[in-house]
Amino acid sequence: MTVFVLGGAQTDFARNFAKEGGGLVEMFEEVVPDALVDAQVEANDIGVAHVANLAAELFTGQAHLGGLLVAAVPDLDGVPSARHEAACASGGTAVLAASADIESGRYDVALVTGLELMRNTDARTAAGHLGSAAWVGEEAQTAEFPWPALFADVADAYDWRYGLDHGHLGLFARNAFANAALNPMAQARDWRFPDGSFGQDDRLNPVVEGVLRKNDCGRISDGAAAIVLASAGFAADWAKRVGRDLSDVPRLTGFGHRTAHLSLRGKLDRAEGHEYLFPHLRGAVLDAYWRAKVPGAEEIDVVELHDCFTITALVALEHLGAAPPGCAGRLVESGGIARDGVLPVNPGGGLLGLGHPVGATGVRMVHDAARQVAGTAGPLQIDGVRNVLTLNVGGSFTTVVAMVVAR
Ligand SMILES: CC(=O)SCCNC(=O)CCNC(=O)[C@H](O)C(C)(C)COP(=O)(O)OP(=O)(O)OC[C@H]1O[C@@H](n2cnc3c(N)ncnc32)[C@H](O)[C@@H]1OP(=O)(O)O
Repeated sequence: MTVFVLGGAQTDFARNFAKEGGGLVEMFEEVVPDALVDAQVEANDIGVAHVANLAAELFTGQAHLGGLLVAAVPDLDGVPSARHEAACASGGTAVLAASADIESGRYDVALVTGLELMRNTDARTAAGHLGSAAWVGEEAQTAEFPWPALFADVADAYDWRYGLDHGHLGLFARNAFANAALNPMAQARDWRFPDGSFGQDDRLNPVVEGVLRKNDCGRISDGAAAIVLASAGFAADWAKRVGRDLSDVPRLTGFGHRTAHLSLRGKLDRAEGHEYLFPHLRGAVLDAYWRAKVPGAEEIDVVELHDCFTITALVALEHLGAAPPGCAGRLVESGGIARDGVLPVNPGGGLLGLGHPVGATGVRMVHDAARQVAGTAGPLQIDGVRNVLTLNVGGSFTTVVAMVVAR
């Protein structure tokens, strides 16, 4: 697999678009031109567009986002465009569809944009809308916050298998918010955390659902991200035109994509007796490594991890091979995931600190991964990055998309 990432953009995830009098159109109007400028391409270079979004109908009443994209960016008039929905992995699946378009030779240049407007309502209503991606009527029925409740169940399942120390969840969150403080686009860049904010003091870090407390949770965010993908042929001409060395241009070199039973119970039942809590997640990561010809986590320099909750991150770290099953907490405790650790995780703050406008997340991950390998990540840059693994998760690890971005 070789699909070049020419450039991209994201909106400031600290913004509240509804409060500013804007919405989905304003997000498209901003992020798409920014991505085209960053990628040094024109709208008429774009052969196809893919849009990622979970729940625009519920938050705004608006469907048919491919058409809305063209309404917002008239220069894309006539470009074939469609929307992808796979819960919080919508972005990952949109990137995959665009990559397939390029690999098949059908199009040379694809725009992928993801967006979610979520802050136009209160957190409870927003959480309820997001819950539409669980198995409605079958799980989390009495939960006020469906995803915090289901991931608290993941934490319980993890605890039952291996034992869970809440201190490790707190340490993961502390690192995420410290990274976010460096990121000028992060939702939580200016947030303050008095001593005890990551512990079990109910005043400083109240319980949201089960064992998960507020600072264990990704929040309700508004935002959009966009990237421009290209074939090897287009990228070679492009590199000459813009004066870049093609060997330094980031590319997608491998992917893994698996979908398992919609309900958490269904997945946990099928994993009984297996080495991993979510065997299909392990399978998706191994597929990505195999396709990218990467032997394993030891050759990954940075991870863009779907830390929608702290427990999600611990589970994901084990499945990507950064720590044996049950041992991610020790990796976090040793500082291994810090900017100067053995495997820096989410240098931009991740979903916890940078924000999680659901449809945008999988696209934003590839954008940030590409910036790391291109050496253009500014204050977030980690030295000498060659391979980044992105791991985008939809639902309770139902749809998982892993990608290797390399140079
Ligand atoms: C696979 C998946 O990805 S599933 C994940 C899907 N996502 C979810 O389910 C979202 C889960 N999160 C939630 O439901 C909610 O964010 C909750 C329940 C965790 C918290 O909700 P709330 O208590 O309403 O919000 P919170 O305290 O975070 O924010 C309230 C305000 O305080 C601000 N704030 C929060 N923490 C801080 C801080 N440490 N310092 C300064 N300001 C802060 C926020 O910016 C927000 O400001 P606003 O009113 O201007 O928007």
